[in-house]
Amino acid sequence: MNDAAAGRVLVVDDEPDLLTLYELTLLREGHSVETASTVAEALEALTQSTFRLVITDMRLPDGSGMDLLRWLDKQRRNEKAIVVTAFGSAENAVEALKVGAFDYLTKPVDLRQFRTVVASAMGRVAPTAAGAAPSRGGPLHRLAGRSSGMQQVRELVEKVARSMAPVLVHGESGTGKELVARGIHEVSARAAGPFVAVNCGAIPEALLEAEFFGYRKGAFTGATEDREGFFQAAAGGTLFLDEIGDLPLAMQSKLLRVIQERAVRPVGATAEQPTNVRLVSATHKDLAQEVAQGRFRQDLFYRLNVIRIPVPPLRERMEDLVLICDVLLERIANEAGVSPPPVLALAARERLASYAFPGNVRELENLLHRAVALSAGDEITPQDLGLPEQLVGRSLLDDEAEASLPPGAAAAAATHDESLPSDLARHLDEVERRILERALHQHGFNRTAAGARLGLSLRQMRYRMARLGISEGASGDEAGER
Ligand SMILES: Nc1ncnc2c1ncn2[C@@H]1O[C@H](COP(=O)(O)OP(=O)(O)OP(=O)(O)O)[C@@H](O)[C@H]1O
Repeated sequence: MNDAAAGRVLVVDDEPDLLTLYELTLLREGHSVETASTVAEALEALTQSTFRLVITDMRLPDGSGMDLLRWLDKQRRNEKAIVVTAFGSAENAVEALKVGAFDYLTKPVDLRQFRTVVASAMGRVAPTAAGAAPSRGGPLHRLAGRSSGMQQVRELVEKVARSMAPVLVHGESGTGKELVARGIHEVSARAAGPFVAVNCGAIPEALLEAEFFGYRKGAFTGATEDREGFFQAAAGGTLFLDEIGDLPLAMQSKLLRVIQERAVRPVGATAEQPTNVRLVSATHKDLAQEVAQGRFRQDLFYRLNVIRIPVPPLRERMEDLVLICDVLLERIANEAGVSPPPVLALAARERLASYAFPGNVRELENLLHRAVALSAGDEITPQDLGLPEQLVGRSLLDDEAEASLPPGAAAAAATHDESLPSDLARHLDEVERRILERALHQHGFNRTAAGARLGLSLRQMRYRMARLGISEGASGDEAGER
């Protein structure tokens, strides 16, 4: 960033009154301002000097704010851009964010919001945003892997970190979605602010509104004092909504409203409070499919899915296995006070490489945890890994999917004449239920141990069991469970 550009703002609007209003507001905040009324004037100003920020109306007499955004993108200019869109034109806002706008404002522009958005655009420039190598120990370093899939993930993280655009991280359970969300936060200008992670599936429906938006004293029985919600806690930072596909429809409507209004109303409060959070959501579900089945609001999907980051399953990037193992072993050994970290024997690597990891990196992590605890010396042997012989070379899921089919179908599957389920979601639920039940049986109904075997945390086990209606009544000794 050119120092001369610090604080310089170009405002583009064809309405003289609005131009003056923006100009006065910006001057009062200590910025220097230049104005333009058309795309042509704006381009002339941009070719003559650089700015820190461009604020442009969407509709201009000789074109659109999108023309300016595309020009800035094509010229690889450093100016951040804020577009001002007409009320109710969500398409414009989403399109602008996709083309690289930092953020958008909706008419009539609320001046308090205007100042907040400008201040956040003026925040410090992300250190790795220009494509510099991720620092050792930094968030992107933690995201190990050189496969093309992981490189694409890292590139997208760096790209989106420069804007406020909502991001949807999509991938199977345990692939590293939360790590990606943290990466987005930590390389963004909001890094100094809070990162608040919320598992949408783990909160009882009746508490969702209070947890998300906070509440006022006396709002309901037990509300003995004012309490802030996730949106207030994440102010100035990033709110990570994990398992967004599990949010009930009623709550989806409330979340949509917050995104549109950029304000939340705590339960029991009369007034709304402006919000200043960057939203990153994650899901293992196919949300488009959820929309088609009426379980997820189309308009919310559209708002959250502005930038999509797919995280591939581990089995599709096995070339990353060794690197990920190194990072995980270093961390695990560090936490356990073991130095230097044990290394994987060649045979152990080969064993891991032939496993399909249905629980992805989380399963690998659990496996290595156990192996570090079991290994006698500084080398981890195939025996320390504890991978059952019959599972090597195929995933547990494959195994179970087959076992769950009726006898005739199982035989057909064995001859590779696989019958396709008519309701995939239900079929997969059934497969998952059987896997969970079997793991629980094998581990004396200890959910922590059964979860660890499947690469799941206790929280995830509880959630999945509740979702699939697996009774907890039979749970055995769980004194060690949190
Ligand atoms: N590329 C990677 N390099 C190193 N560690 C990783 C990588 N990906 C994931 N991990 C580790 O694997 C574990 C699981 O990752 P994370 O919780 O981010 O997955 P997730 O997709 O959010 O899981 P879930 O869907 O179950 O919530 C974490 O401990 C994380 O640090």
